[in-house]
Amino acid sequence: MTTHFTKPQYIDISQPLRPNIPVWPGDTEYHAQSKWKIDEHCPVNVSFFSCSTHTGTHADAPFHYDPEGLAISEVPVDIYIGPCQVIDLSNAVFNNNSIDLLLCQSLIDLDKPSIERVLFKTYKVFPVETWDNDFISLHFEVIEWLASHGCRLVGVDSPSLDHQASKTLDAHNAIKRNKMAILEGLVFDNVPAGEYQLIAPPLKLNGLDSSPVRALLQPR
Ligand SMILES: Nc1ccccc1C(=O)C[C@H](N)C(=O)O
Ligand SMILES: [Zn+2]
Ligand SMILES: [Zn+2]
Repeated sequence: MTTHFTKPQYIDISQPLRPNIPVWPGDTEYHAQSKWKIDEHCPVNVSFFSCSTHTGTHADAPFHYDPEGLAISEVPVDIYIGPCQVIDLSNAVFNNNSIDLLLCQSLIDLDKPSIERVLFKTYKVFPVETWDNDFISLHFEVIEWLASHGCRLVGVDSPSLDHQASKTLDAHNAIKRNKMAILEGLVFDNVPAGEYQLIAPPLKLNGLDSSPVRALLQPR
């Protein structure tokens, strides 16, 4: 019998949520436990879990950086689904640990619908088991430039757009000014640069500042 290994239709660019997943220093650790277990009296397994809204691969809501901002349940979901470009900077030499315009301008195709969603790959291999205090940030000049060319969403494999010690959140504030959306904690191992269909809707978490997402890419 011949088995046909069909090429996977979707590429999973999400971190698995699990105990001991690295989280932002001082933030809530992921926790899960069983509530009911299958046995002679109970037909089902049911668990519950708790975690920071910014655990793993997630979508920040405007409410995260703006007290008047929309909660994640209020952000139009269409922004997280549609054509995107993956920009591979895993071999780049960064100035100040930041993705600046000089570094990425020539790699981004402005004239395609995929300009609407731009995702940046900075790791050759994603640090699945360890927290990287020196993750690469996204310079706000890139966000302003992308917004001026019709970009509506930026995504990174770092845990934040701004560097870990930032207090001014220049990148998040550029997102706020341009009413854009954010994905953080994406995983691009073995994902080549190029155009894809992005599917990464957040959970409809009323009133909250972020949501984990199951982010997928569909090769075009
Ligand atoms: N969990 C946190 C706790 C405190 C401060 C920031 C965070 C973050 O996770 C950063 C967030 N992903 C951000 O991009 O703003
Ligand atoms: Zn976040
Ligand atoms: Zn963020």
